[in-house]
Amino acid sequence: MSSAKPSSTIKASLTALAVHLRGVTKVYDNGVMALGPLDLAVPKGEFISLLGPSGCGKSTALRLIAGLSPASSGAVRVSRHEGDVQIGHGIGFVFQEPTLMPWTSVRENVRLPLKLGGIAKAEGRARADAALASVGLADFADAFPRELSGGMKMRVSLARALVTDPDILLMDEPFAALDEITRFRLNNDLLALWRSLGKTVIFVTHSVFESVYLSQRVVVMTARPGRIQADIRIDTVEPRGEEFRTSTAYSDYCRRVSAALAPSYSGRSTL
Ligand SMILES: Nc1ncnc2c1ncn2[C@@H]1O[C@H](COP(=O)(O)OP(=O)(O)OP(=O)(O)O)[C@@H](O)[C@H]1O
Repeated sequence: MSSAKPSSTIKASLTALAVHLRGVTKVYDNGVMALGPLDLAVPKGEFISLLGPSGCGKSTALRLIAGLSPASSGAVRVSRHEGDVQIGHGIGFVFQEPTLMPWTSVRENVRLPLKLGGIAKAEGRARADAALASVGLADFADAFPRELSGGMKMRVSLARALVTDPDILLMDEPFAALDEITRFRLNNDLLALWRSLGKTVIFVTHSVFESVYLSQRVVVMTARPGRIQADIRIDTVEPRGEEFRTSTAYSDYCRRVSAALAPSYSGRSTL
């Protein structure tokens, strides 16, 4: 994995970054200072989680990286791929809600970004089917969203984000509304996809357990305005599975991440 490669020069390390935030702040029009200054470097191919109290600016950070909202100051640098069409600008976004169109099929939901990008129907359908197969839903292309469970809807949402073959996948609490067993399954499937596709993943979650299970690095943020409180590398044997989830190393990491998170909650009267 790219994070394991030593980089001997500053130039080399810069070119290996998928996302680089330097001194980034965000002040919304209503005067709320949501973020920063935030400094974050994410090497290509890394899986990181952002963890922090509600309202600390995690979603804001994802929106700035996706280019959906401008930073108030500082620099947001995102490495974009050059091949393929520039649909989605090399970034896939998965939200907490699957936000599927209820009136059309699963295949058409997944094809949407390609349709909007002007990709011909036949090619779009083939790519949508391939994306659905990658998330284990090859047999549900003709189904309608109402026929799917919550976990399956989230898989469709993931397929829609992957269909443009983005280099970077931004995921904003995607599994928060799912039951624990479904969440565990999706965690494992996401890790398998990440290993096979080699994408950079930035994953927002409120769950210490989920962040440690999934990530190579857990970035703990302070209360608003969000800054980096701790940056904890999760070193373990890959690929991860139930053995890791039940190991002492896993619980030790969870304790460490919880301890790093605790100061972000101190003094908060809204909890
Ligand atoms: N469009 C907006 N206009 C004004 N304020 C906003 C806007 N979007 C977010 N905020 C405020 O910015 C702060 C950070 O919000 P953000 O959604 O990024 O936090 P978060 O860490 O993702 O929260 P949560 O964990 O609850 O989803 C919050 O105080 C929120 O109310």
